[in-house]
Amino acid sequence: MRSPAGWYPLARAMQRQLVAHLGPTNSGKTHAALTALMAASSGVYCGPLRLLACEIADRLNAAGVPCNLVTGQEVRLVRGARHTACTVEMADVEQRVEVAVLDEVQMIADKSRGWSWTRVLLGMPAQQLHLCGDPAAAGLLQQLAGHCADGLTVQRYKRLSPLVVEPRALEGLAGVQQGDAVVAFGRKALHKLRRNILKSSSSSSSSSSSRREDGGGGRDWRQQQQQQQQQQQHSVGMVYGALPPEARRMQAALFNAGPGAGPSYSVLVASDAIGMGLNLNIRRVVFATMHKFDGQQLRPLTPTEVKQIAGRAGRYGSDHAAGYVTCLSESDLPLLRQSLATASEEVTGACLLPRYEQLEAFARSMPAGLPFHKLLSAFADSAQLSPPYFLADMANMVALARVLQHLEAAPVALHARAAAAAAAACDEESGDEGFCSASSDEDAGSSYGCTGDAGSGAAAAAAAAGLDLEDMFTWCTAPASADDPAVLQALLAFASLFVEQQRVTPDCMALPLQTPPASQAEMKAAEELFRVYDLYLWLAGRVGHGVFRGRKQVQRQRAQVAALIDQALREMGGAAGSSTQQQYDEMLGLDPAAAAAGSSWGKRGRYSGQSNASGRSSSLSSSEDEAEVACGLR
Ligand SMILES: Nc1ncnc2c1ncn2[C@@H]1O[C@H](COP(=O)(O)OP(=O)(O)OP(=O)(O)O)[C@@H](O)[C@H]1O
Repeated sequence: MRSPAGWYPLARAMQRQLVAHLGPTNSGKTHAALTALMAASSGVYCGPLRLLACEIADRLNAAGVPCNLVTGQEVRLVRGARHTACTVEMADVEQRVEVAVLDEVQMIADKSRGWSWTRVLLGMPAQQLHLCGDPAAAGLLQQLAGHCADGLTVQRYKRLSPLVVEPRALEGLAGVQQGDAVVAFGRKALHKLRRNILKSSSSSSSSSSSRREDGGGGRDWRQQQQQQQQQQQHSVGMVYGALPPEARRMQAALFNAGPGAGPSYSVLVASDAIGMGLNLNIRRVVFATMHKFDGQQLRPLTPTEVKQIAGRAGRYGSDHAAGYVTCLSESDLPLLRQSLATASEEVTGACLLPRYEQLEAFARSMPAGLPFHKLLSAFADSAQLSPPYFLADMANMVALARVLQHLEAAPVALHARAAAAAAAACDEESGDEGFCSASSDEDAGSSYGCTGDAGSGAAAAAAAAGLDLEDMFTWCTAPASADDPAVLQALLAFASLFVEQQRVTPDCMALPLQTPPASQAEMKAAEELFRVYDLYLWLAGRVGHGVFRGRKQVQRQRAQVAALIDQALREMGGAAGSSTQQQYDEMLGLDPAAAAAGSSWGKRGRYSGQSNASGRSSSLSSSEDEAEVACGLR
């Protein structure tokens, strides 16, 4: 794990020019980097969230620069594109480009996902690599540029519009105004906040107190709610991390629409998920709390978090020339003022994750038959790194490895499946659906059954031995949080089918959602279902041998869940009108016209950019939800 700059010979053979764009939120740094990207003959944008990658791909395509989209769950190829917008884990460090942009570069120090930023920074073979982020990362970038023997230019930026701290707190939800984003943490707290804002803005309060939203409210509850909302001053949208990104985007669009004809929201209730990836027309950010539960304890927000969230008010180019920020409670104002006045803590570390080859070499030096979770722990204990590099937190990988332990191959077969995999290659050519949305027909001859539907002969041979070392590496880096029981259960079910030589099909998951969630419990279940679909699509892009079938059906079901969640939020929040399936299909690139075939990129209908230098899949956590947990935003 020493000298990681040397892991990337392609980049080391180049004399790269690094350009750091450093400044606060809303200072125009991404705009400057994107201007260089668009002017280049080829390029790649690497961002922390699918929402951001989608936004950049849309922006480039709209500007006449054909741009592919690559995320953990989807690949949209555009004919003739020489530009790609991707989530950072998916960046292809084997492909030379003229300009690359690495956004939110301070996330390099994130203990879960930061290794992906380190990989792109050290390994991207770009003539120019633009690094956008917090000025707190300046020293570290200087150091890393030195390790790569690249030149570094630093450009500093100031906020484009003023951010004003209001002299007083609201002291009650009655003070909420149009254009406010009210910030809190945790889905329960956010839904409660939405209800209370609606209640406080209602001109008829008499019937509201007896209304129940949870439990058996059903359609009746929704009708009552709609009736009451007609008399309300505010309509309230929602943005939080557990929502599907597509639903967040639609909620943001309704908030940005402002008053006028058609459905819209006057107020947004949001978690720190608004801190990245959405262009929002917020006039004022109101902190309902300055504390968040970080999985272990309730702690005050850090200055960096406060600045990232507050900075969303008064976005340059929006309806508001200045942004305002305040708190719900007067007692929180001192912490708000202090946080905004405090410089962000310096970013000093760059996260690293071992490559598959390194883990495999380590396994050979260990006693045979060591379970994968013990191997990971032993690796973490003995890995030697030199500052500023530090080893990624592999706790989630270890937890997943424990869950999958009983499916691990017998020790003797640990490395025996490479031959079977090679034999399966020709099978993949003909039978695998591939990962790219421009791929040809799917599911020809597939039965969608999840029992008794054996895969191909090669797949059978490959899976017969159980999960080998390479499989374990892939399955344990899947976007499944060990704290998410529904997703964990799905991971285990999929892996069991794989080992039993069965195909994994849409039938293996819960029935598709048909109607909008009508209670908090149903909403939570819908969010979970969306994450299970995400996991399925992630694995379908990495586990070969034709094991995962029905990918397009799952994409459709996933879009449907997002649409129904959005519809439920509209009804709850008082914005009439529902998103159509077509809107979602277009957004997800399922419209055949939107998914143009024929790019030379991914010739076999399979994108290979998710591989790290070792050629192995290496995404530690790519779900939006996890991403936000990982980067301390939720
Ligand atoms: N020179 C410019 N001309 C037109 N619009 C600009 C210019 N610079 C920035 N903007 C717009 O201002 C807004 C903020 O810019 P940008 O996203 O680049 O800021 P940022 O510093 O990267 O902030 P964040 O990290 O919050 O995204 C964007 O909507 C962007 O399009």
